Amino acid sequence: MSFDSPPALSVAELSYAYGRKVALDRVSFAVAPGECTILLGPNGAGKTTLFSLITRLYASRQGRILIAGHDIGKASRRALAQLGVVFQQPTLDLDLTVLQNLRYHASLHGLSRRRADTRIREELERQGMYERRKEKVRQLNGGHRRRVEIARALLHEPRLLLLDEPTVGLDVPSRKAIVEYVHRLCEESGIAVLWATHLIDEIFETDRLVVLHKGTVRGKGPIPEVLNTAGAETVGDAFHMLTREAA
Ligand SMILES: Nc1ncnc2c1ncn2[C@@H]1O[C@H](COP(=O)(O)OP(=O)(O)OP(=O)(O)O)[C@@H](O)[C@H]1O
Repeated sequence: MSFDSPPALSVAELSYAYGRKVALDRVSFAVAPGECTILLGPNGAGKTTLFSLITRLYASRQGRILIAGHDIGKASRRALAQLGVVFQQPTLDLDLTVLQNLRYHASLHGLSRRRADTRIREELERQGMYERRKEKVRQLNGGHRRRVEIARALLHEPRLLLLDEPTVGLDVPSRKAIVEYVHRLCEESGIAVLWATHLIDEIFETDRLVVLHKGTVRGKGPIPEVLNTAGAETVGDAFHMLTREAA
C-alpha cells in the first residue's frame, strides 16, 4: 500500500438535521486503510444518522464524504463500490439458504457466478461457515447469521467496512467471536473498519476512537490521545467524561 493512498473514509464538516432537530453538527474525521475505528456514542449520539449518510440512504449538502477518495455526492457509484455494510437490523432472507443470500448479493455487485462462488467460499471459510452454506438462514443462530452478513459485506472486496452495532442481541461467545474476527480482518487484510457501538468492551488497545455525543465529535484519534483529551485513565472514564455534559 502506498503512503499517498487516500483515506478509506474521509468525513468533513458533515451536518444533518431532521427538520429542526440537529442530529450531526460539523462532524469531521478520517479512517485510514488497515485501521479499526470505533464510533463510540450513547443512544441518540447520531451514529445511525452518520451511517445513513455514508451509505447514501440520506443525502446531505452540508459537508463531504469521500470513500477511498471518491465523493459519494458526485461519484456515488464508485464510492459505494468500495463500501461494505452490516446494518443494525438483520437483512438476510430467512427462507433462502446462506449460499442463495450471498449469490444474490454478489450479483447485485456485478460479480460473475464463478467469481461469486470463489469469494463466497473464501469468506465463509474464514469464519468457519462454509459447511453451513446449504442451510436456510432461519436454521442459524444469531451469531452465525451475523457471520454470514459480515461475509456478504466483504464479497466485493470493499476498502471500507461499516458495522452498526453488529453484536446487539448476541450471547457473549458470539459477540467475542465477531469482535475478534473483525479486528483480525483489519490487521491482516488492510481493510478499514468503522464500528459503531456503545459497548466499551468491544474496543481493542490498537483501535482509534471517534467519540460522538449529541451530534458533535467530542474526541478522536488513537486511544492514548483520546485519554489525554479527556484527562482520563481508562476508555470507560473518557467516554463518561466526554459524553456527560449537555451540547
Ligand atoms: N427520523 C427522525 N426524525 C427525527 N429525529 C430523529 C430521526 N432519527 C433520529 N432522530 C434524532 O436524531 C438524533 C440522532 O439519532 P441517531 O439514531 O442517529 O443516534 P444513534 O447514535 O444511532 O442512537 P442509537 O444508538 O439509539 O441508535 C437523536 O436525537 C434522534 O432522536
